[in-house]
Amino acid sequence: MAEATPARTPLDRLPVWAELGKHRAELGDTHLRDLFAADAKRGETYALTVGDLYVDYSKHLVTDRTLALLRELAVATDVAGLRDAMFRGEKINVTEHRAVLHTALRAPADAVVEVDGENVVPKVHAVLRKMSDFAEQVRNGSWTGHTGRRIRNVVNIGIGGSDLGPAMAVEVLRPYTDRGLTVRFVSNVDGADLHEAVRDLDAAETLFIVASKTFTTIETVTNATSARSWVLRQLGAGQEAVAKHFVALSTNAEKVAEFGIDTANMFEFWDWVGGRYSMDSAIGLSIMIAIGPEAFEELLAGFRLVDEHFRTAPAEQNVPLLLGLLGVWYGSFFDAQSHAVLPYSHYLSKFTAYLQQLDMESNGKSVQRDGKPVDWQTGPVVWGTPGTNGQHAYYQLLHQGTKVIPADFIGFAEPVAELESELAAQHDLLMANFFAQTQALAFGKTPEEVRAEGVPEELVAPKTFKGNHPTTTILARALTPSVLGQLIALYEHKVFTQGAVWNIDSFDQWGVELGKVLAKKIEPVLVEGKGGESLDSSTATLADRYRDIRGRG
Ligand SMILES: O=P(O)(O)OC[C@H]1O[C@H](O)[C@H](O)[C@@H](O)[C@@H]1O
Repeated sequence: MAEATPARTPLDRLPVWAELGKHRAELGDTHLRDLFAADAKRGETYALTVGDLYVDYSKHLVTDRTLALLRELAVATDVAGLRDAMFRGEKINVTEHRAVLHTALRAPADAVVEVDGENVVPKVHAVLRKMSDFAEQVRNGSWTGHTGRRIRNVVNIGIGGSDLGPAMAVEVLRPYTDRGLTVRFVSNVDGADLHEAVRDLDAAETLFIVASKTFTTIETVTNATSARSWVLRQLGAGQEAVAKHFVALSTNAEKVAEFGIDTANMFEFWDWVGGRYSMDSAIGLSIMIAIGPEAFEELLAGFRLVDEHFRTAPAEQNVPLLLGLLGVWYGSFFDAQSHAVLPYSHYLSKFTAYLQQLDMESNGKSVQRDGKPVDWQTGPVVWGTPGTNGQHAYYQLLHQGTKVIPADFIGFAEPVAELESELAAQHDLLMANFFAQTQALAFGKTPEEVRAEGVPEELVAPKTFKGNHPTTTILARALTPSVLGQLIALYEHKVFTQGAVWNIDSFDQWGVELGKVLAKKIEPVLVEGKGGESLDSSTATLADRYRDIRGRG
């Protein structure tokens, strides 16, 4: 571990941390109204561009001094050093002693990225070619099921990183998908998930993609086993039918073979790809089948573009760096506990759920890279749903609640091309809401403005909007595969930046283990009534009640 955990001054003992604290106190109640009044060009100058993304950060509670101090903080915590170590393939995932190389998944074919002295880029491209051949066969009907019928349905079985990315991307890129194919995702061990996914499908035309990095995840193995029984039952066939209806995406060939999937039908990836960073590895096969290899390449190009930007852009222009530092600023100096991501595109309905794993599983940590406890805030609760729906539900709290909730607003200038004209015309209304919300959040409405409307005095307070709620606006021309790749990479590197500043390992996830172990112990209690005495009284009583209800008492 030695190479990745040099002794370093704790974050809260860095001189620049104290400076930031002092600066925060000096800012006091400075309002965004004041900051905008003091600088007529703030809206233009506090903005950056990366690829197709225009990023307005003017509605943040920051001044030039804040930004300079935050950049100093990035230097003092050596964000760039860790970033370069990541891109070089060093084992920066210290607790698992692994390289972190999702960036190699989208590296150009002639790039050289070494892990333990081996260039991994040729392997990446070999798998991409294999995926591409397979995706084409499914799309053009030459891959047929056991009975000779072409595949019309694809069901991805996976969970966490083996589900959220592909499920999100297939939804986001729906207009780019082959509409003749039904692509569904099953993740939950609740049998209802698989039931609903297959109940109207014909097994003869259905391909299951079993996606699991480890191939030991109980939910996925359980659902895949049930799916296999379903196929064989429906087709009245034996094991020989499995080869035509099941493929696997995994790092674990042995377990794949054990399950009964021919490893010729396995698409490989590697331990240096974290689950939540894996959608552009073999895990993206369902995306590639849905949108085709060319559009998948555009998606990768979008990732690549932001990788290059993060790696090379100077700090003043580095968008993921800036967004990461802003999150640190709010978490530690404004006590912000959560971060909202509010996309103004219906196609991005699963985007925030995807970011929840990316951000919260990466940065939901409370020990530093050397195991010492952190004495500062780490990752926020990430949440949000597409606008305008949220406006009619929880935005009340954003506007008038007591909490500091920085929010990202993501919108697109153009509606998707396939909308008929009347629906496309609705886009201006969508985007008017998009712009109005960040304006309202920033500037609010003063009691004087409320009074001037003739509002009776007793209603002035409830109708006042304090404003001063920080937001980032991300605006792009259109939601294309490349833009999706750009957006995801932007958040990946934002999360990276924060983990680097906080000195935590953003690439492990030990916090999910305990629940898995306990579930294994509790299952026999529920089924056989054995072992209940080892449980705490609450869990034991709940288990008894469950058994009673199920008639097992
Ligand atoms: O891809 P798998 O090995 O099946 O893992 C699926 C998921 O489950 C784990 O418990 C982890 O918390 C996730 O990071 C991972 O993405």
